[in-house]
Amino acid sequence: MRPNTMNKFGAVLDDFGLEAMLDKLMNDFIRPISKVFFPEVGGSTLDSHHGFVVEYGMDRDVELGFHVDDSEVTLNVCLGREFSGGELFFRGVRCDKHVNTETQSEEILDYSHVPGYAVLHRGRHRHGARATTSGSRVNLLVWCRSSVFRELKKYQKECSSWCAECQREKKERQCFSIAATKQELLKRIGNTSS
Ligand SMILES: O=C(O)CCC(=O)C(=O)O
Ligand SMILES: [Fe+2]
Repeated sequence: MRPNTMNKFGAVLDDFGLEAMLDKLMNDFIRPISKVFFPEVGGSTLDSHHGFVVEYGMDRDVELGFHVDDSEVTLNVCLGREFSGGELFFRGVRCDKHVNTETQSEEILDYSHVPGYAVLHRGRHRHGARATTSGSRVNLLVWCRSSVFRELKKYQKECSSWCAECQREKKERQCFSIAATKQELLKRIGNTSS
C-alpha cells in the first residue's frame, strides 16, 4: 500500500505490526510535547495516528509537492542515509478555507534534514520537500490526529485562532471598524461644534 496519496515509495508501518510502538511514541513523546507547543490544534488530545516511511532518491520519489497533512501534529524523523537536497519548505499555517492563500514573507521557513533529527509541526502548516538530488533519503512520518479536535471543528463557525490568514482577516476587520468609528465620532463632533 502507498504510504499516502502523494508518495509512491515507502510503507505503512501499521501493516508491519508496529502499531503498538507508534502508540507508545505518540503517547509518551509526541502528545506531551504537542500539549505544550500546539494546544490550539488538539495537541493535548492526540488519540490516533498514521505512521509510514517514505523513500526518495534514484528510482524512488524525487520531491514532494506543497501540501497540508491529514493530521493535527506531524512527526518527521530523518532516518538517513546519505543524500543531498530534500529540504523541507514551510509556508504558514492555514485552515481549509485559506489553504491556497498567499504566503507572507515572515512565513517563509526552509529546513534541511539531518539524519537522526526530527521535526514536529502542525499538520496544517503548509509544506513540501525539495528534490533529493543525490543518494537515498528515508524518513519516518507519524501523522497524529485528535478526534476531539475534529469533532469540535465541525461546530466551529468563527475563524480559527490557529490559521494565520483568519487572524490577518480578523485584524483587518478590527482596523476597518476602528477607522469607521473614529470617522463617525469626528463627524458628530463636527456637527455639534458648528
Ligand atoms: O519528505 C519529507 O520529509 C516530508 C514528507 C511529508 O511531508 C509527508 O509525508 O507528509
Ligand atoms: Fe507532509
